Amino acid sequence: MSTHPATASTRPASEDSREISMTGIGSESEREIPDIPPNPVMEALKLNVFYGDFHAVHDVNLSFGKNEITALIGPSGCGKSTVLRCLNRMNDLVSGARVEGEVTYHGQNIYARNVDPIAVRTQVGMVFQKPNPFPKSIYDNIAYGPRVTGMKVENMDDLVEEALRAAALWEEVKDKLKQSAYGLSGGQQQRLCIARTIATKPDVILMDEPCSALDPIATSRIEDLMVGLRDDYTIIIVTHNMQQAARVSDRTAFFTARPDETTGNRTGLLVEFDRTSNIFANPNDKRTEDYISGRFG
Ligand SMILES: Nc1ncnc2c1ncn2[C@@H]1O[C@H](COP(=O)(O)OP(=O)(O)OP(=O)(O)O)[C@@H](O)[C@H]1O
Repeated sequence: MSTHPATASTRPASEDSREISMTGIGSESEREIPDIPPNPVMEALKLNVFYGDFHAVHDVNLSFGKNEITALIGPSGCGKSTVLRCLNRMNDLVSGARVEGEVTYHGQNIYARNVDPIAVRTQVGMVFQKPNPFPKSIYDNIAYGPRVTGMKVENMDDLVEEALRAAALWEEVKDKLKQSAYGLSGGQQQRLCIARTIATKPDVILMDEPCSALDPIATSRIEDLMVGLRDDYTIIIVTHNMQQAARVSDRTAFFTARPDETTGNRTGLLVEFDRTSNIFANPNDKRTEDYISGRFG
């Protein structure tokens, strides 16, 4: 079991495919993935999360390499979204949530007393499951973040265009920037939300099931976008869609939930963290194999 990158497997990917087709693993086939995440931008160290008395996540160690896409997968309730929300302190906004352990950003613990959570969220942006544009124009959706964070912007028009281009939306909206964002399709709204996140120039983008509300064509566009954005950002995605994890991610973390014998409460834990090709073709842990082959979860 490799629950920490330091112990990540170095085995070559097996050629036999289980339910997930290895031909779908585009990310790694195009480039070398080092054994251990290079220049980790973020790390979770002995991360434990509680909601009141409920122990939701137990002792998670993860490392997120620069310009990599990491997928968090596992059955419902295993704590994927909880872990993701810890990475930019979104759990601070959940009443009763308590975080133990450390989450580092370039080596600095983001839960240290002197750290401003708003500053964390500027560096570590988030895209949610359901597209959630503001009730504003397309232009103002993008300009909003830079304005409220007081970012120094020489030319807002240029920044809006740059963000929309980066999110592969510019060509579709350049003639209607002043129109309401609500007039866009679901897939366009999600790309707008990605553009809105990019506009404040984060380092890391967290995505919590960003395609679950989208049709297959819109999903495919977002997946292409993620792979394109990887050159400039570190991306961490929660997905229920294993094909999606296999298609876009460089590394995958598989979580499960372990029921407490007395209370029956199910605490999430990390089972295995490895290159995506290893997780899907040659997992170390039987629980991973059972999950990805559809025998469990
Ligand atoms: N705000 C909250 N208050 C109390 N418990 C919560 C809260 N949010 C999540 N939980 C619980 O924490 C556990 C982990 O939830 P989480 O949403 O992180 O899991 P998940 O793996 O992302 O699930 P899913 O795939 O269904 O979205 C679950 O038992 C859930 O019920």
